[in-house]
Amino acid sequence: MTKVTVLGAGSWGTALASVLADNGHDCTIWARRPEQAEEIMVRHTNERYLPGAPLPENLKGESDLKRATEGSAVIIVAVPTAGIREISRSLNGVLEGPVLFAHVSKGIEPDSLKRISEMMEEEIDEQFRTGIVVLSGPSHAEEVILRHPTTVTAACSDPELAARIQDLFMNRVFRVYTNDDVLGVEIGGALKNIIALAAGVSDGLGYGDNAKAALITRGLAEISRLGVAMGANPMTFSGLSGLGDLIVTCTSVHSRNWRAGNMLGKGMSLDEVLGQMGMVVEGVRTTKAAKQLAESRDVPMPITQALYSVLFEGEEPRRAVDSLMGRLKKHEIEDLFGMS
Ligand SMILES: NC(=O)C1=CN([C@@H]2O[C@H](COP(=O)(O)OP(=O)(O)OC[C@H]3O[C@@H](n4cnc5c(N)ncnc54)[C@H](O)[C@@H]3O)[C@@H](O)[C@H]2O)C=CC1
Ligand SMILES: O=C(CO)COP(=O)(O)O
Repeated sequence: MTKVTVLGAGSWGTALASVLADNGHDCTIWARRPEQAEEIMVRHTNERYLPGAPLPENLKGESDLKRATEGSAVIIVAVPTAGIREISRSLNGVLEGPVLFAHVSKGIEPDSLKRISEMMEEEIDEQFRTGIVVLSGPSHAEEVILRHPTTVTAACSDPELAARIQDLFMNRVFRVYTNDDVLGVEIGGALKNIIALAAGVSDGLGYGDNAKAALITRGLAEISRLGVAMGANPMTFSGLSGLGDLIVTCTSVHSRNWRAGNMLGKGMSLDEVLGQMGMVVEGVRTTKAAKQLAESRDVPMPITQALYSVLFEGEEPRRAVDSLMGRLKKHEIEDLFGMS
C-alpha cells in the first residue's frame, strides 16, 4: 500500500483517485473548496463533477494542502493547465522531502510554450521531487468511474519511475503501458484537444463521418509533424496518447472539447460556450500555444490555424472549413514530417 495524494477534485482527479483507492492505496484527494473535500470524505460522492457515481469509502478528501500531502510518497497532479504553476509553487511551502510526481493534465502554456512537466520542473524545488511521470491516453473520467476497460501510458525518461506509476494504477480494468517519450506523450495529449474542438465544430455544422475521419487523420499528421520537429519519437503518435486519445476525444459526447466545438459549430460564441461548460476546455488555450509553437518552428498546422481563426479572429466556422478544403494540392505521405 502506498500513500498517495491527488491534487484536484475535478472529474479526472476524482476518477483516478478512485482507481488508486480500488487498488488498496491510502489515497487522499486535495480539493480547493472545503465543502467538496467534506463531500468526498463523508458522503463519498463528487456530485458536481461525477454526478451519481459512488466513490470508494476508503478514499479521503482534504482541503488543507499540508495535511493532504503529509507523508505521501506519490503526488498526482490533476489540475487544469492554467493552475499548474500555482499549485506547484504552493507545494514548496508544505512538502518536507522528495516525492514522486505524476501529472495527468493535457495542455501547453501559451507564450512560454512550456509543457506541463516543464512548468512543474520550473516551479517545484528540486529537493522535493524524485521525478515527474506523465500519465496520458484515451480515458474519459465518466467511463473510468464505471470501471469500464481503459488503457493509458505512463511516460518518463527514467523507466523505473514510469514502472512505479504503472504498478500503482494498474488493475483488471485499468491497464497502464510505459513509454520513455515524455515530449511525444505530452504533445499528443495536449494537441488532440484542438482536433477534438475542430471535430465538434464539424459535427455542429452538420458535416458527417467523412469530415470527422479527415480531421482525425490529418490532425494526427499535423500533431506528429510538430512533435517530431520538437524531438519526439514519431511512433508515439500512433500510440495511446496520440491516435488513441484523438479517437476517443473526437468521437465521444463525454469530451468537453468536442462539446464546446459542437456548440461553436451551431453558432454560439466562444464566451457563451465557455460560460455554459462549467468544466475546463483545455483546447482553447492550447490552440493559442500550438499556433505560436507552429509559427516559431515553421511547421504547417492548417487545422490548428483554422480553429484559431474561428476561436480568436471571428472567422465563420463554415468559411474556415472552405479555406481548409481549398488549400493547395498536397501529397499525402511525402513530407509528412517535413514542410508540407
Ligand atoms: N476529465 C477527463 O476525463 C480527463 C481530463 N484530463 C485532464 O485532466 C486535467 C483536469 O481536468 P478535469 O479534472 O477533467 O477538470 P474539471 O474541470 O473537471 O475540474 C478541474 C478541477 O481543478 C480545480 N482547479 C482549477 N484550477 C485550479 C487551481 N489553480 N488550483 C487548484 N485546483 C484548481 C477545479 O476547482 C476543479 O476541481 C485537464 O488538463 C484535463 O485535460 C485528462 C484525461 C481525462
Ligand atoms: O482527455 C480526455 C480523454 O482522454 C478528456 O477530454 P476532454 O477534456 O475533451 O473531456
